[in-house]
Amino acid sequence: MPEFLNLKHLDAGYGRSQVLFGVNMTVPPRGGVAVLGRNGAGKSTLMKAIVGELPAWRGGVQFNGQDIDRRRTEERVRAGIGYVPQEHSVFGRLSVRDNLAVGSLLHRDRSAVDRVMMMFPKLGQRLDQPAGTLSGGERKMLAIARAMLGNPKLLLLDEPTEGVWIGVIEEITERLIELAREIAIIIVEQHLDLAMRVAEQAYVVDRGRVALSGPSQQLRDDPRLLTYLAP
Ligand SMILES: Nc1ncnc2c1ncn2[C@@H]1O[C@H](COP(=O)(O)OP(=O)(O)OP(=O)(O)O)[C@@H](O)[C@H]1O
Repeated sequence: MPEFLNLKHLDAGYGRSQVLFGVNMTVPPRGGVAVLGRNGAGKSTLMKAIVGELPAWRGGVQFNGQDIDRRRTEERVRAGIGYVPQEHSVFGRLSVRDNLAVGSLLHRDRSAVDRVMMMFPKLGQRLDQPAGTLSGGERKMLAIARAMLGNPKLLLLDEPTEGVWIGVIEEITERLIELAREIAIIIVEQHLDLAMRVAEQAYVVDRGRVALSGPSQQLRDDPRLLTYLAP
C-alpha cells in the first residue's frame, strides 16, 4: 500500500530537552499501526508531533502527499488528522450532546453525528449527562466519537483503553478494528494483545528512538520486544 503518513528523521522535544531522535515511520492509508514502549519512551510526544501540538525541531512530516510539518494543528486536523489525547479529551462540564455539538459545529457535518451514535450506542443513552460524570470507558468513547466527527482519514489514539473496565475495552477494540478497515489508525497502547489485534504493523519506541518495527505478528515473537517494554 502507498505511504499515507511519512515521518522522516523527526526530532522533537520540550524546551531544551530533546525527546524524539530521528524517528522514521510510515503509515498506509488503511489499517492500524501500534506504537509501543515503556512509560516515558516518547509515545505521546510522537502523537503531539504528528498532529502539530509540538513543532518538529528537525525532519519532515508528510501526510497525504503534502509536507505538513510547518502547518498549525487546526490545519492538520482539517487536512484529515483526528487526535484523541491521553488526557483531557472531553469537556467535563458539558453534556455528551454538547461535547458532540462542539465537534459538529467545527466540522459542519451532521450525518457524522448519526454515524458516531451508531458506533457507540451507549453514548446515545447518555446525551444529557455531563461528560465529567461518565465512566472512564464512556469518556473514551465520547473522545473517539468527537474525533470521528471531523471525518478523519488518520486517527491518532493515545491509550484509548487506559483506566477502562475490561468489558468496555472489548467494545472499544471491536469498533477500532472495524474503523481500521476504512481509515488509518495509530494507536498508543499498553495492552499488547489489544494493540496487536487492531494493528498489523507496530513500532517500538525506546528513549525517543524507534528500536524495532515491523508486522505485529512478527514483533510479538521477537525476544527483544519484552526488553523494550519492561519497566
Ligand atoms: N510538557 C512536557 N514538558 C517537558 N517534558 C515533557 C512534557 N511532556 C512529556 N515530557 C517528557 O518527555 C518524555 C516522554 O514523555 P511521553 O509522554 O511522550 O512518554 P510516553 O511514552 O507517552 O509515556 P506514558 O506511557 O507514560 O504515557 C518524558 O521524559 C516526559 O517526562
